[in-house]
Amino acid sequence: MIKAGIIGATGYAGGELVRLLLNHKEAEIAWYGSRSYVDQRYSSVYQNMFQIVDAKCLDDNMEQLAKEVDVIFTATPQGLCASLINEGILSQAKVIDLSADFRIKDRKTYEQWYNLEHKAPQFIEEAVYGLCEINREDIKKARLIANPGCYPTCSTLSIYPLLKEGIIDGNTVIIDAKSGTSGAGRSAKVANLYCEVNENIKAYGVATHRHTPEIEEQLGYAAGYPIHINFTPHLVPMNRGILVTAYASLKKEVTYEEVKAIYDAYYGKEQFVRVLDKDVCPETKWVEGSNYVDVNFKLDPRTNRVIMMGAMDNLVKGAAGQAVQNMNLMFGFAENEGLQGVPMFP
Ligand SMILES: NC(=O)C1=CN([C@@H]2O[C@H](COP(=O)(O)OP(=O)(O)OC[C@H]3O[C@@H](n4cnc5c(N)ncnc54)[C@H](OP(=O)(O)O)[C@@H]3O)[C@@H](O)[C@H]2O)C=CC1
Ligand SMILES: CC(=O)N[C@@H](CCC(=O)OP(=O)(O)O)C(=O)O
Repeated sequence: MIKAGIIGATGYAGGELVRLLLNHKEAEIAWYGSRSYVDQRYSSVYQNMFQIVDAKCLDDNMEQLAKEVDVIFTATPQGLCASLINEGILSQAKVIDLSADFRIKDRKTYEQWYNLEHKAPQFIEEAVYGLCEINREDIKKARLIANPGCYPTCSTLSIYPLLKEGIIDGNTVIIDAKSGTSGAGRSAKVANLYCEVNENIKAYGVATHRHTPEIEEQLGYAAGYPIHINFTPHLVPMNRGILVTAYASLKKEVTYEEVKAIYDAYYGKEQFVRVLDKDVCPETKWVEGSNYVDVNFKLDPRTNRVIMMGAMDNLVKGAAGQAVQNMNLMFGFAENEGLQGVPMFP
């Protein structure tokens, strides 16, 4: 049994980590980290944990935490993990960072898009981008994982096989994505108030969203050449879920069967990526609460384009579930331990 500590356990992503780790046979939570609720019972922050979690919240002392646990999750705002981490910590515990601090290999790109100075650039090269289905072998050996962003996970998994196989032109990719409001975290923001979100749908971060360079970097690795995309996220009135609809021009004539065979070759053996049957479009409801990503595609010979689609739960495969999947790989546990929950419906 390993011990896990969560810095940011009181946020939405941290709360989801708690929910998943409580059902994990090989890990126990030894540290419920918080900034605002130190010394208060965790279950007073999240009443769903009443009589399930007795522990009180602790501070964000990562050095102390590293002495007490085997793995540290940082589910905290951008910049915090980089400002706390050091070699001493990494030599004692493995770190899985749910923020973007170590996702982008080019420091200047990170600093520009996040408007932050990177406080631990010496670990950027070492960090492994924790997209499990793509980087599994590197993850197993890693000390520091950059857990991928929610939109980048769904977008990359939806598009990756066709780019890698040279079926599409990477520089024609357009990603239209939608997210539930839990994607924005638990802190109060006017744009996320009930009256602003309910019965509404709105684009945000148009042509400027910070996930753009992360997606471009990952798609660039698949394509083997630099990629520039259009990425437009939308906020929709639901709690959880991300839906990606991506468009790209085909580089050659292909049949449904050929493209389906490509997706099956990449994901046929993956438990958490489900390639849906012909003409079935992914829906957020079919993956809610689970670590699944549902993907599918449709060829449009009229425009010579392919439409690639993906749906997943932003808090599970988009954050905490993928973080647990990474932990499982790093510690040699069954990859699906703690992640076998079936999607809830309705
Ligand atoms: N929500 C999502 O769907 C996804 C989130 N992520 C990433 O996960 C991280 C957390 O996001 P999310 O859970 O949504 O955010 P929340 O705003 O819901 O939670 C933030 C957490 O960080 C803690 N925190 C804030 N500042 C500090 C600090 N200075 N020191 C210690 N703890 C601090 C908060 O503590 P307290 O509450 O006690 O103040 C809280 O527990 C972010 O980097 C986000 O980008 C990644 C993928 C998806
Ligand atoms: C709906 C919403 O606001 N979503 C967040 C993205 C989710 C997130 O937390 O960002 P990371 O995946 O980079 O950690 C946003 O657009 O900023």
